[in-house]
Amino acid sequence: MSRLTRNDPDELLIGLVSISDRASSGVYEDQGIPALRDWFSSALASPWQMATRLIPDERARIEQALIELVDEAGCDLVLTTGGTGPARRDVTPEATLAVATKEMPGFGEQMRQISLRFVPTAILSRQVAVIRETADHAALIMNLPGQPKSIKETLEGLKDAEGKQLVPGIFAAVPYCIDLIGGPYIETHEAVCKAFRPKSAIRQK
Ligand SMILES: Nc1ncnc2c1ncn2[C@@H]1O[C@H](COP(=O)(O)OP(=O)(O)OP(=O)(O)O)[C@@H](O)[C@H]1O
Ligand SMILES: Nc1nc2c(c(=O)[nH]1)N[C@H]1C(S)=C(S)[C@@H](COP(=O)(O)O)O[C@H]1N2
Repeated sequence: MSRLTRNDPDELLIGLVSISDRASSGVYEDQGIPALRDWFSSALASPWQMATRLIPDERARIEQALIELVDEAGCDLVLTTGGTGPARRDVTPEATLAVATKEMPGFGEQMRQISLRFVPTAILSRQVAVIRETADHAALIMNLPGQPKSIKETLEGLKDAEGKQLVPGIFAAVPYCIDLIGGPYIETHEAVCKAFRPKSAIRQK
């Protein structure tokens, strides 16, 4: 695939990969990519564009999609959905670790903590996050569970009826992570997700 063109220095290039045997074979309609796209539309104040893939639970296909999105398309951030459980065909974490240059265990730990506030089966997700570094750039790759509602739950966290944040979502840490790996400066809509950066890293307007 060809390289995405960054139209603005702050534009975030996002790769979205939905991994599901049944959605990819047309048994049901994929809700993973639409849910991810909707969440980014609501959360990001910065410009962004995406490249997407819908593939079955096959390790080689997953690795190939991740490598293409990072190395060829030039994505800064890649999110997968599906294939993180214990079933025989769930191999997304293995494929993600196989293309990693660094592991980021905090994301997986925090995602399971958040998800436990929603479902007791959160511990069944083996989701991981990693950095893939190439000669000219780096990307953060994160696994989300396949259940479409888990996308908003893990990225955004848990809020009470008044909108007060009870558990921060993992996306709060993503903008600063992208800063640290040399990507664009991402800004979010605070009502959806308040990004945290150390004071010294906040860009002066
Ligand atoms: N891409 C998707 N689009 C819509 N719904 C999905 C998708 N992936 C998962 N789901 C829903 O979440 C449930 C749990 O997801 P899970 O990844 O365990 O599916 P699965 O049983 O492994 O099958 P498959 O790999 O074919 O999606 C599924 O039964 C389905 O209802
Ligand atoms: N936030 C959240 N996390 C969740 C879920 C969910 O509904 N919401 N489902 C769990 C279930 S039922 C499973 S089996 C694991 C793995 O799902 P996957 O194989 O679809 O990736 O994610 C878990 N994590």
